[in-house]
Amino acid sequence: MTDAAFPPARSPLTLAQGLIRCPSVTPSEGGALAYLAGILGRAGFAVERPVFSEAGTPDVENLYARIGTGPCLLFAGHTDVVPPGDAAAWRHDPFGGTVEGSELFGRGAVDMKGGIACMLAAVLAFLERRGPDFGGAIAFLITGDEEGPAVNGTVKLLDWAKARGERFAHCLLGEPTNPDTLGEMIKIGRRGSLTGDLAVHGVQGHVAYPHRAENPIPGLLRLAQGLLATPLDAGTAHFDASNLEFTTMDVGNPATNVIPAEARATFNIRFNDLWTPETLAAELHDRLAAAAGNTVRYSLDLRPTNSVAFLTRPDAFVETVTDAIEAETGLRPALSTTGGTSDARFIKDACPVIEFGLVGQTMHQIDERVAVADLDRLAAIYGRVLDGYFPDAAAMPDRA
Ligand SMILES: N[C@@H](CCC[C@H](NC(=O)CCC(=O)O)C(=O)O)C(=O)O
Ligand SMILES: [Zn+2]
Ligand SMILES: [Zn+2]
Repeated sequence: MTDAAFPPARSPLTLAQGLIRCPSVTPSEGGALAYLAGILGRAGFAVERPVFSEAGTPDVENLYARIGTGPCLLFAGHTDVVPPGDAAAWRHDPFGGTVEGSELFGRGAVDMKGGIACMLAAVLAFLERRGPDFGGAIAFLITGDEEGPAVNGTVKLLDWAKARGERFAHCLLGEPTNPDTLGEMIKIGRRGSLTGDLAVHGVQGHVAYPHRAENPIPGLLRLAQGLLATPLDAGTAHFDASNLEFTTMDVGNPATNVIPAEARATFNIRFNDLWTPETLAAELHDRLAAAAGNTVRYSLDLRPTNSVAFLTRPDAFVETVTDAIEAETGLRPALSTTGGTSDARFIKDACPVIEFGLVGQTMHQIDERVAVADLDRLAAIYGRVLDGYFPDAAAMPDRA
Protein backbone atom coordinates (compact mmCIF):
# COMPACT_ATOMS: atom_id res chain seq x y z
CA MET A 1 0.00 0.00 0.00
CA THR A 2 2.80 2.41 -0.81
CA ASP A 3 1.70 3.65 -4.24
CA ALA A 4 1.70 7.44 -4.27
CA ALA A 5 -1.65 7.48 -6.07
CA PHE A 6 -3.38 5.75 -3.16
CA PRO A 7 -4.16 8.50 -0.66
CA PRO A 8 -6.29 10.61 -3.07
CA ALA A 9 -7.68 7.54 -4.84
CA ARG A 10 -9.06 6.14 -1.57
CA SER A 11 -11.65 8.88 -1.27
CA PRO A 12 -15.05 7.56 -2.41
CA LEU A 13 -15.63 10.84 -4.24
CA THR A 14 -12.36 10.61 -6.17
CA LEU A 15 -13.02 6.97 -7.04
CA ALA A 16 -16.58 7.73 -8.15
CA GLN A 17 -15.35 10.60 -10.33
CA GLY A 18 -12.71 8.33 -11.86
CA LEU A 19 -15.37 5.76 -12.76
CA ILE A 20 -17.94 8.28 -14.04
CA ARG A 21 -15.29 9.75 -16.38
CA CYS A 22 -15.09 6.36 -18.11
CA PRO A 23 -17.93 6.38 -20.69
CA SER A 24 -19.01 2.78 -20.12
CA VAL A 25 -22.45 2.88 -21.72
CA THR A 26 -23.51 -0.75 -21.91
CA PRO A 27 -21.93 -2.87 -23.39
CA SER A 28 -18.82 -0.67 -23.73
CA GLU A 29 -16.11 -1.11 -21.08
CA GLY A 30 -15.15 2.54 -21.50
CA GLY A 31 -12.04 2.18 -19.33
CA ALA A 32 -14.02 1.60 -16.11
CA LEU A 33 -12.85 -1.97 -15.47
CA ALA A 34 -9.25 -1.07 -16.38
CA TYR A 35 -9.48 1.73 -13.81
CA LEU A 36 -10.67 -0.69 -11.12
CA ALA A 37 -8.14 -3.35 -12.15
CA GLY A 38 -5.25 -0.90 -11.74
CA ILE A 39 -6.30 0.12 -8.23
CA LEU A 40 -7.14 -3.40 -7.06
CA GLY A 41 -3.91 -4.81 -8.53
CA ARG A 42 -1.82 -2.22 -6.71
CA ALA A 43 -3.64 -3.09 -3.48
CA GLY A 44 -2.52 -6.72 -3.78
CA PHE A 45 -5.61 -8.31 -5.38
CA ALA A 46 -5.21 -11.03 -8.00
CA VAL A 47 -7.21 -9.50 -10.84
CA GLU A 48 -8.75 -11.27 -13.85
CA ARG A 49 -10.59 -9.70 -16.80
CA PRO A 50 -12.69 -12.42 -18.48
CA VAL A 51 -14.55 -11.55 -21.67
CA PHE A 52 -17.70 -13.53 -22.46
CA SER A 53 -19.49 -13.98 -25.76
CA GLU A 54 -22.68 -15.46 -27.05
CA ALA A 55 -24.23 -15.45 -30.49
CA GLY A 56 -26.64 -12.57 -30.94
CA THR A 57 -25.26 -10.55 -28.02
CA PRO A 58 -22.27 -8.21 -27.77
CA ASP A 59 -19.01 -9.46 -26.23
CA VAL A 60 -18.70 -8.11 -22.70
CA GLU A 61 -15.71 -7.45 -20.48
CA ASN A 62 -15.90 -8.32 -16.78
CA LEU A 63 -13.64 -8.22 -13.73
CA TYR A 64 -12.92 -10.62 -10.91
CA ALA A 65 -10.45 -9.80 -8.11
CA ARG A 66 -9.64 -11.61 -4.88
CA ILE A 67 -7.35 -11.19 -1.89
CA GLY A 68 -6.82 -13.31 1.24
CA THR A 69 -7.70 -16.88 2.22
CA GLY A 70 -10.64 -18.28 4.15
CA PRO A 71 -14.32 -17.35 4.15
CA CYS A 72 -14.85 -14.95 1.28
CA LEU A 73 -17.04 -11.85 1.39
CA LEU A 74 -17.99 -10.97 -2.17
CA PHE A 75 -18.68 -7.39 -3.30
CA ALA A 76 -20.65 -7.37 -6.56
CA GLY A 77 -21.78 -4.73 -9.00
CA HIS A 78 -21.74 -3.38 -12.54
CA THR A 79 -19.80 -0.60 -14.24
CA ASP A 80 -21.97 -0.43 -17.34
CA VAL A 81 -24.47 2.42 -17.38
CA VAL A 82 -27.57 3.31 -19.36
CA PRO A 83 -27.13 5.95 -22.09
CA PRO A 84 -27.25 9.57 -20.91
CA GLY A 85 -30.13 10.50 -23.22
CA ASP A 86 -29.97 14.11 -24.39
CA ALA A 87 -26.54 15.15 -23.04
CA ALA A 88 -27.43 18.80 -23.69
CA ALA A 89 -30.31 18.51 -21.22
CA TRP A 90 -27.87 17.71 -18.38
CA ARG A 91 -26.66 20.46 -16.05
CA HIS A 92 -23.17 18.96 -16.38
CA ASP A 93 -21.39 16.61 -18.77
CA PRO A 94 -22.83 13.15 -17.94
CA PHE A 95 -19.28 11.76 -18.06
CA GLY A 96 -17.57 14.73 -16.41
CA GLY A 97 -17.91 13.76 -12.75
CA THR A 98 -18.63 17.37 -11.79
CA VAL A 99 -19.33 18.39 -8.20
CA GLU A 100 -21.86 21.22 -7.85
CA GLY A 101 -22.52 22.31 -4.31
CA SER A 102 -22.88 19.15 -2.25
CA GLU A 103 -23.65 16.79 -5.15
CA LEU A 104 -21.69 14.74 -7.69
CA PHE A 105 -23.29 14.61 -11.14
CA GLY A 106 -22.86 11.92 -13.76
CA ARG A 107 -24.29 8.83 -15.36
CA GLY A 108 -23.73 6.02 -12.87
CA ALA A 109 -23.41 8.34 -9.87
CA VAL A 110 -25.93 6.15 -8.01
CA ASP A 111 -26.41 3.22 -10.42
CA MET A 112 -23.87 2.11 -9.57
CA LYS A 113 -20.41 3.54 -9.98
CA GLY A 114 -20.92 5.48 -6.77
CA GLY A 115 -21.68 2.22 -4.94
CA ILE A 116 -18.58 0.54 -6.37
CA ALA A 117 -16.45 3.54 -5.37
CA CYS A 118 -17.71 3.19 -1.79
CA MET A 119 -16.96 -0.54 -1.71
CA LEU A 120 -13.48 0.07 -3.06
CA ALA A 121 -12.76 2.92 -0.65
CA ALA A 122 -13.94 0.81 2.28
CA VAL A 123 -11.91 -2.24 1.26
CA LEU A 124 -8.72 -0.25 0.65
CA ALA A 125 -9.03 1.41 4.05
CA PHE A 126 -9.76 -1.96 5.68
CA LEU A 127 -6.67 -3.56 4.11
CA GLU A 128 -4.57 -0.66 5.24
CA ARG A 129 -5.88 -1.06 8.81
CA ARG A 130 -5.64 -4.83 8.97
CA GLY A 131 -3.13 -5.91 6.32
CA PRO A 132 -3.64 -8.89 3.98
CA ASP A 133 -3.91 -11.49 6.81
CA PHE A 134 -7.27 -10.37 8.13
CA GLY A 135 -8.68 -13.85 8.63
CA GLY A 136 -10.62 -14.28 5.42
CA ALA A 137 -10.92 -13.29 1.79
CA ILE A 138 -12.52 -10.41 -0.08
CA ALA A 139 -13.53 -10.60 -3.74
CA PHE A 140 -14.95 -8.17 -6.30
CA LEU A 141 -17.21 -9.52 -9.04
CA ILE A 142 -17.93 -6.65 -11.41
CA THR A 143 -19.71 -6.97 -14.73
CA GLY A 144 -20.14 -4.76 -17.78
CA ASP A 145 -23.46 -6.40 -18.66
CA GLU A 146 -26.17 -5.56 -16.16
CA GLU A 147 -27.98 -2.78 -17.98
CA GLY A 148 -27.80 -4.77 -21.24
CA PRO A 149 -29.08 -8.28 -21.94
CA ALA A 150 -27.34 -9.62 -18.79
CA VAL A 151 -26.16 -12.66 -20.73
CA ASN A 152 -22.37 -12.16 -20.79
CA GLY A 153 -22.03 -10.77 -17.30
CA THR A 154 -22.62 -11.93 -13.74
CA VAL A 155 -24.24 -15.23 -14.69
CA LYS A 156 -21.21 -16.34 -16.70
CA LEU A 157 -18.72 -14.76 -14.32
CA LEU A 158 -20.15 -16.89 -11.51
CA ASP A 159 -19.86 -20.06 -13.60
CA TRP A 160 -16.31 -19.09 -14.53
CA ALA A 161 -15.41 -18.49 -10.86
CA LYS A 162 -17.02 -21.76 -9.76
CA ALA A 163 -15.03 -23.71 -12.34
CA ARG A 164 -11.87 -22.21 -10.87
CA GLY A 165 -12.86 -23.37 -7.38
CA GLU A 166 -13.86 -19.93 -6.09
CA ARG A 167 -16.40 -20.11 -3.26
CA PHE A 168 -18.23 -17.29 -1.51
CA ALA A 169 -19.67 -17.13 2.01
CA HIS A 170 -21.86 -14.05 1.47
CA CYS A 171 -22.36 -11.35 -1.13
CA LEU A 172 -23.15 -7.67 -0.82
CA LEU A 173 -24.43 -6.13 -4.07
CA GLY A 174 -24.19 -2.35 -4.24
CA GLU A 175 -27.27 -1.43 -6.29
CA PRO A 176 -29.06 1.75 -5.17
CA THR A 177 -31.59 0.26 -2.74
CA ASN A 178 -32.72 3.34 -0.79
CA PRO A 179 -35.84 5.15 -2.08
CA ASP A 180 -35.23 8.54 -0.41
CA THR A 181 -32.69 8.42 2.41
CA LEU A 182 -29.49 6.47 2.91
CA GLY A 183 -30.14 3.73 5.44
CA GLU A 184 -33.82 3.13 4.72
CA MET A 185 -33.75 -0.13 2.83
CA ILE A 186 -31.85 -3.35 2.27
CA LYS A 187 -33.06 -5.65 -0.50
CA ILE A 188 -33.18 -9.28 0.66
CA GLY A 189 -34.77 -10.67 -2.47
CA ARG A 190 -36.39 -9.71 -5.73
CA ARG A 191 -39.52 -10.55 -7.65
CA GLY A 192 -39.32 -12.50 -10.89
CA SER A 193 -40.00 -11.05 -14.33
CA LEU A 194 -41.88 -12.57 -17.26
CA THR A 195 -42.67 -10.89 -20.58
CA GLY A 196 -45.44 -11.99 -22.93
CA ASP A 197 -46.22 -11.08 -26.54
CA LEU A 198 -49.87 -11.43 -27.42
CA ALA A 199 -51.25 -11.36 -30.97
CA VAL A 200 -54.87 -11.42 -32.10
CA HIS A 201 -55.42 -12.59 -35.65
CA GLY A 202 -58.21 -11.11 -37.77
CA VAL A 203 -59.07 -10.70 -41.42
CA GLN A 204 -58.10 -7.52 -43.24
CA GLY A 205 -60.81 -5.67 -45.11
CA HIS A 206 -62.65 -2.44 -45.98
CA VAL A 207 -64.04 -0.50 -42.98
CA ALA A 208 -67.24 0.12 -44.95
CA TYR A 209 -67.73 -3.65 -45.43
CA PRO A 210 -66.94 -5.03 -41.94
CA HIS A 211 -68.96 -8.20 -42.56
CA ARG A 212 -66.25 -9.21 -45.05
CA ALA A 213 -63.45 -8.65 -42.47
CA GLU A 214 -62.65 -9.60 -38.89
CA ASN A 215 -61.31 -6.77 -36.77
CA PRO A 216 -58.69 -8.05 -34.26
CA ILE A 217 -58.76 -4.89 -32.10
CA PRO A 218 -61.93 -5.62 -30.06
CA GLY A 219 -60.55 -9.13 -29.51
CA LEU A 220 -57.27 -7.77 -28.20
CA LEU A 221 -59.17 -5.49 -25.81
CA ARG A 222 -61.19 -8.47 -24.57
CA LEU A 223 -58.06 -10.50 -23.97
CA ALA A 224 -56.34 -7.61 -22.21
CA GLN A 225 -59.38 -7.20 -19.98
CA GLY A 226 -59.32 -10.94 -19.29
CA LEU A 227 -55.71 -10.74 -18.15
CA LEU A 228 -56.24 -7.65 -16.01
CA ALA A 229 -59.68 -8.23 -14.48
CA THR A 230 -58.59 -10.25 -11.44
CA PRO A 231 -55.41 -9.56 -9.44
CA LEU A 232 -52.87 -12.36 -9.70
CA ASP A 233 -52.56 -12.51 -5.91
CA ALA A 234 -52.59 -10.32 -2.83
CA GLY A 235 -48.89 -10.54 -1.99
CA THR A 236 -47.07 -12.74 0.52
CA ALA A 237 -45.20 -12.27 3.78
CA HIS A 238 -42.08 -10.94 2.08
CA PHE A 239 -43.34 -9.85 -1.35
CA ASP A 240 -45.71 -7.31 -2.86
CA ALA A 241 -48.59 -8.54 -4.97
CA SER A 242 -47.67 -9.83 -8.41
CA ASN A 243 -48.46 -7.30 -11.11
CA LEU A 244 -49.14 -7.41 -14.83
CA GLU A 245 -48.56 -4.26 -16.88
CA PHE A 246 -49.16 -3.82 -20.58
CA THR A 247 -46.17 -2.02 -22.06
CA THR A 248 -47.36 -1.60 -25.63
CA MET A 249 -50.35 -2.22 -27.93
CA ASP A 250 -49.66 -2.01 -31.63
CA VAL A 251 -51.61 -2.30 -34.83
CA GLY A 252 -49.34 -0.23 -37.06
CA ASN A 253 -52.15 0.58 -39.45
CA PRO A 254 -51.60 3.84 -41.36
CA ALA A 255 -54.94 3.67 -43.20
CA THR A 256 -58.23 4.96 -41.80
CA ASN A 257 -60.35 2.86 -44.15
CA VAL A 258 -58.73 -0.54 -43.61
CA ILE A 259 -59.54 -3.05 -40.89
CA PRO A 260 -56.13 -4.47 -39.93
CA ALA A 261 -55.22 -8.14 -40.07
CA GLU A 262 -53.52 -8.32 -36.69
CA ALA A 263 -53.26 -6.50 -33.35
CA ARG A 264 -50.39 -7.06 -30.93
CA ALA A 265 -49.63 -6.26 -27.34
CA THR A 266 -46.74 -6.87 -24.96
CA PHE A 267 -46.97 -7.15 -21.20
CA ASN A 268 -44.54 -7.72 -18.36
CA ILE A 269 -45.33 -9.42 -15.07
CA ARG A 270 -43.36 -8.95 -11.86
CA PHE A 271 -44.23 -11.98 -9.81
CA ASN A 272 -43.74 -13.06 -6.24
CA ASP A 273 -42.92 -16.39 -4.59
CA LEU A 274 -46.43 -17.77 -5.16
CA TRP A 275 -45.53 -18.30 -8.81
CA THR A 276 -43.00 -19.90 -11.09
CA PRO A 277 -42.78 -19.02 -14.80
CA GLU A 278 -44.52 -22.35 -15.47
CA THR A 279 -47.50 -21.84 -13.12
CA LEU A 280 -47.82 -18.28 -14.35
CA ALA A 281 -47.87 -19.47 -17.97
CA ALA A 282 -50.68 -21.89 -17.13
CA GLU A 283 -52.68 -19.12 -15.44
CA LEU A 284 -52.23 -16.79 -18.41
CA HIS A 285 -53.36 -19.47 -20.87
CA ASP A 286 -56.44 -20.19 -18.73
CA ARG A 287 -57.38 -16.52 -18.54
CA LEU A 288 -56.89 -15.98 -22.26
CA ALA A 289 -58.90 -19.07 -23.21
CA ALA A 290 -61.78 -17.94 -20.98
CA ALA A 291 -61.75 -14.42 -22.45
CA ALA A 292 -61.39 -15.58 -26.05
CA GLY A 293 -64.25 -18.07 -26.02
CA ASN A 294 -64.80 -19.43 -29.52
CA THR A 295 -64.53 -16.10 -31.25
CA VAL A 296 -61.07 -14.58 -30.71
CA ARG A 297 -58.14 -16.19 -32.52
CA TYR A 298 -54.91 -15.42 -30.72
CA SER A 299 -51.39 -16.59 -29.92
CA LEU A 300 -49.24 -15.95 -26.86
CA ASP A 301 -45.43 -16.12 -26.82
CA LEU A 302 -43.76 -15.98 -23.45
CA ARG A 303 -40.15 -14.86 -23.68
CA PRO A 304 -37.54 -17.05 -21.97
CA THR A 305 -36.78 -15.69 -18.52
CA ASN A 306 -33.89 -16.14 -16.13
CA SER A 307 -35.66 -14.21 -13.42
CA VAL A 308 -37.63 -15.94 -10.67
CA ALA A 309 -38.61 -14.61 -7.27
CA PHE A 310 -36.10 -15.36 -4.52
CA LEU A 311 -35.60 -14.46 -0.89
CA THR A 312 -32.45 -14.47 1.22
CA ARG A 313 -33.54 -15.47 4.70
CA PRO A 314 -32.32 -12.89 7.22
CA ASP A 315 -29.23 -14.26 9.00
CA ALA A 316 -26.21 -12.98 10.94
CA PHE A 317 -24.90 -11.26 7.82
CA VAL A 318 -28.10 -9.26 7.44
CA GLU A 319 -27.71 -8.35 11.11
CA THR A 320 -24.09 -7.23 10.52
CA VAL A 321 -25.15 -4.99 7.63
CA THR A 322 -28.18 -3.68 9.52
CA ASP A 323 -26.05 -2.82 12.56
CA ALA A 324 -23.50 -1.04 10.35
CA ILE A 325 -26.26 1.03 8.73
CA GLU A 326 -27.80 1.93 12.06
CA ALA A 327 -24.45 2.93 13.52
CA GLU A 328 -23.78 5.37 10.64
CA THR A 329 -27.26 6.68 9.91
CA GLY A 330 -29.37 6.04 13.01
CA LEU A 331 -31.85 4.18 10.79
CA ARG A 332 -32.85 0.54 11.03
CA PRO A 333 -33.37 -0.42 7.38
CA ALA A 334 -36.48 -2.16 6.10
CA LEU A 335 -35.81 -5.61 4.62
CA SER A 336 -37.50 -5.37 1.25
CA THR A 337 -38.03 -7.25 -2.02
CA THR A 338 -39.59 -4.33 -3.92
CA GLY A 339 -38.51 -2.82 -7.22
CA GLY A 340 -36.97 -4.36 -10.31
CA THR A 341 -34.76 -7.37 -10.78
CA SER A 342 -30.99 -7.30 -10.31
CA ASP A 343 -27.99 -9.57 -10.74
CA ALA A 344 -28.71 -10.89 -7.25
CA ARG A 345 -31.05 -13.30 -9.09
CA PHE A 346 -27.89 -15.05 -10.37
CA ILE A 347 -25.70 -14.63 -7.26
CA LYS A 348 -28.32 -16.27 -5.02
CA ASP A 349 -27.31 -19.63 -6.53
CA ALA A 350 -23.70 -19.14 -5.37
CA CYS A 351 -24.21 -17.77 -1.84
CA PRO A 352 -26.64 -15.74 0.29
CA VAL A 353 -26.86 -12.27 -1.25
CA ILE A 354 -28.30 -8.98 -0.07
CA GLU A 355 -28.21 -5.53 -1.64
CA PHE A 356 -27.46 -2.17 -0.11
CA GLY A 357 -26.27 0.94 -1.92
CA LEU A 358 -27.00 4.61 -2.49
CA VAL A 359 -30.30 6.51 -2.82
CA GLY A 360 -31.79 5.56 -6.20
CA GLN A 361 -34.00 8.59 -6.84
CA THR A 362 -32.14 9.82 -9.96
CA MET A 363 -31.07 6.48 -11.45
CA HIS A 364 -31.43 6.36 -15.25
CA GLN A 365 -32.57 10.03 -15.24
CA ILE A 366 -31.12 13.17 -16.78
CA ASP A 367 -28.91 14.75 -14.07
CA GLU A 368 -28.28 11.51 -12.17
CA ARG A 369 -26.50 12.62 -9.02
CA VAL A 370 -25.46 11.66 -5.53
CA ALA A 371 -24.87 13.61 -2.33
CA VAL A 372 -21.13 13.60 -1.62
CA ALA A 373 -21.98 13.07 2.05
CA ASP A 374 -23.82 9.86 1.10
CA LEU A 375 -20.70 8.55 -0.64
CA ASP A 376 -18.72 9.07 2.57
CA ARG A 377 -21.44 7.51 4.71
CA LEU A 378 -21.89 4.49 2.46
CA ALA A 379 -18.13 3.88 2.45
CA ALA A 380 -18.20 4.09 6.25
CA ILE A 381 -21.09 1.58 6.36
CA TYR A 382 -19.21 -0.86 4.13
CA GLY A 383 -16.17 -0.36 6.36
CA ARG A 384 -18.22 -1.31 9.43
CA VAL A 385 -19.54 -4.37 7.58
CA LEU A 386 -15.95 -5.48 6.92
CA ASP A 387 -14.97 -4.96 10.55
CA GLY A 388 -18.05 -6.87 11.71
CA TYR A 389 -17.54 -9.68 9.21
CA PHE A 390 -13.83 -10.12 9.91
CA PRO A 391 -13.47 -9.31 13.62
CA ASP A 392 -9.94 -8.45 14.68
CA ALA A 393 -9.03 -11.25 17.12
CA ALA A 394 -5.92 -9.37 18.24
CA ALA A 395 -8.02 -6.40 19.26
CA MET A 396 -10.32 -8.48 21.49
CA PRO A 397 -9.16 -8.33 25.11
CA ASP A 398 -10.18 -11.91 25.93
CA ARG A 399 -8.43 -13.34 22.85
CA ALA A 400 -5.28 -11.20 22.68
N1 LIG B 1 -31.58 -5.67 -18.54
C1 LIG B 1 -31.54 -6.80 -17.69
C2 LIG B 1 -31.97 -6.52 -16.30
C3 LIG B 1 -33.04 -5.47 -16.11
C4 LIG B 1 -33.10 -5.17 -14.68
C5 LIG B 1 -34.02 -4.06 -14.31
N2 LIG B 1 -33.64 -3.68 -12.98
C6 LIG B 1 -33.80 -2.45 -12.52
O1 LIG B 1 -34.28 -1.55 -13.19
C7 LIG B 1 -33.39 -2.22 -11.09
C8 LIG B 1 -34.26 -1.22 -10.45
C9 LIG B 1 -34.36 -1.45 -8.96
O2 LIG B 1 -33.32 -1.56 -8.34
O3 LIG B 1 -35.46 -1.59 -8.47
C10 LIG B 1 -35.47 -4.51 -14.31
O4 LIG B 1 -36.06 -4.78 -13.25
O5 LIG B 1 -36.05 -4.58 -15.40
C11 LIG B 1 -32.33 -7.97 -18.22
O6 LIG B 1 -33.33 -7.74 -18.91
O7 LIG B 1 -31.96 -9.09 -17.90
ZN1 LIG C 1 -27.83 -1.01 -11.36
ZN1 LIG D 1 -29.84 0.51 -13.77
